Amino acid sequence: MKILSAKQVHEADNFTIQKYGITSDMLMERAADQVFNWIHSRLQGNPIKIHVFCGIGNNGGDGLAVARMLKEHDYNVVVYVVNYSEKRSKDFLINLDRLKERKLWPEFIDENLHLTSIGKDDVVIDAIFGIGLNRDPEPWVVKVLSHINASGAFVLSVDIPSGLFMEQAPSSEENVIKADVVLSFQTPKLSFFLPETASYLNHWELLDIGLDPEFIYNAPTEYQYIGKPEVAALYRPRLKFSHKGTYGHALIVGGSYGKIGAVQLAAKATLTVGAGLVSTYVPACGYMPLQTALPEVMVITDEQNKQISAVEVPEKVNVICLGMGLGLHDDTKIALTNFLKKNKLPLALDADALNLLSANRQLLKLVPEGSVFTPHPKEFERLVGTWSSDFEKLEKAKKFSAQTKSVLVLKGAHTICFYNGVGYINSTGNPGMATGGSGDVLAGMVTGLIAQGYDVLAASVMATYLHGLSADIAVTTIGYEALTASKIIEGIGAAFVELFKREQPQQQGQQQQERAEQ
Ligand SMILES: NC(=O)C1=CN([C@@H]2O[C@H](COP(=O)(O)OP(=O)(O)OC[C@H]3O[C@@H](n4cnc5c(N)ncnc54)[C@H](OP(=O)(O)O)[C@@H]3O)[C@@H](O)[C@H]2O)[C@H](O)CC1
Ligand SMILES: [K+]
Repeated sequence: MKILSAKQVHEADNFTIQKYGITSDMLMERAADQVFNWIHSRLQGNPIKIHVFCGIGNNGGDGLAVARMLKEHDYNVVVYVVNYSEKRSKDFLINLDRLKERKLWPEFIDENLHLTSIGKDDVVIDAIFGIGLNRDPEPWVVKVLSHINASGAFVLSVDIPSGLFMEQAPSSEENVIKADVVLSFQTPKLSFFLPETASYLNHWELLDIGLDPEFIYNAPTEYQYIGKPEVAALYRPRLKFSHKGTYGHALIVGGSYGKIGAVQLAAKATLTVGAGLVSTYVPACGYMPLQTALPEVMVITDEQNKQISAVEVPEKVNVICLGMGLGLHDDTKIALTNFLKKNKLPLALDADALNLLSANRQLLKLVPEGSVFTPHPKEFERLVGTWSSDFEKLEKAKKFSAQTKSVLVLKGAHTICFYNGVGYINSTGNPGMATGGSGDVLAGMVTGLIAQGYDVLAASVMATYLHGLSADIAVTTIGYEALTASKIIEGIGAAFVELFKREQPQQQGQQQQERAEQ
């Protein structure tokens, strides 16, 4: 799903209005109707007090229209207009008149700040600023936002929490509403996915207001949100007359004394996503544990016992994963340098391979184009230096991917894969995955998909999604705390199966049951 910029949303509005011969106020009515239905289906006429805070633009217009619909259904509504500008939008004014026609008079809030108290059991609808926010709110408006935040009431934000920019960090925490739920129109907003700004909302849902799908399809976007339909479309079915050679041969290079398990996890994940053959290259101390734990995997050992001092690549290997448990020994640095000087195969670089590259930056030039880097934020910081906001981190990530002509898989609560100027934001995963070895599993999965012939971007996006999905399935039975990297590997099969599960139309199921009962 595409993530549009504020400018693109406005363009999509205009395009839709012209193509379907509707008015902008009809579009606002659709948006408000969806918000109202969401609330009404949950509150079912509950007389709880609802405070609707509106701005003076179209976000405010949405708020006024929702307030009118609530009033028509006899909800206990109080409406406020936060009068932060004289430039009221046309559709705001239309909806203000409609509200007054129904004898619902808003309280106007200005610098003098006469604020009505909000009970902690009340509901607040926040429609003060939407995606039109383009500067910090004035201090008195910040006081209104703080008043709402301090109330303890349930806060529902329309489109985006007021005070949150689409593509920029707020300059202060108090400038932004903290929303329990955001009902966002048509496209998720980039700021919902970044650690710094996602903290302003607990949960978001999308409401489809019918913007033209063709316009959205053709819009060139810098970010996409990756869900089941996008990943299912990448899947390459296995062929009936195929054999293990059809699905590639991956080599996992890594491990040092005490860290052979990292290679084991990666190799097992590589196999489990379907690579035809998997070999590992490890220090001699890794021979016994790997042969014992993974009978399907071939093991090649270094002449050193505790660390790798050279890299030997068996014939017909088509992708190499490098770095897990590798360590930073001088022998290993030399091994990596010599290897990179000869190597032409695509690489999946993780953990200590990234740390060695950060400490020896001249080696970065030797990484072949079309490789994959899988850093967590600390490893990424070592590679590119620090950043002042998450948005700057995104720019650095895009730049790094462009310079290396490779995929950058920037790990986090929403892992983002960057390639060719686009960031693909993952939708799966959970906090249980913050556990040792989970990154080794991801690097192995990426490698296993590349081995089978997925291109590097598809492999990275799909592996990231399945990795998170496997963990999401696992926690439904074992909870977050008991999730381990091994459990993520165990669930890869279930994640593949889930990818192709279709929702059963409920009606059909009901009809069948009724027939069976007759
Ligand atoms: N397709 C859709 O998604 C639809 C969304 N709708 C809703 O419309 C808003 C966006 O409405 P818009 O009028 O563009 O913007 P806002 O309501 O967010 O803001 C209104 C104006 O406020 C000014 N502004 C910006 N920042 C500040 C500030 N810090 N202090 C004071 N004023 C500020 C700015 O105008 P300026 O000319 O003064 O710069 C804004 O234009 C969207 O979020 C949805 O809720 C439609 O209802 C349906 C289609
Ligand atoms: K809002």
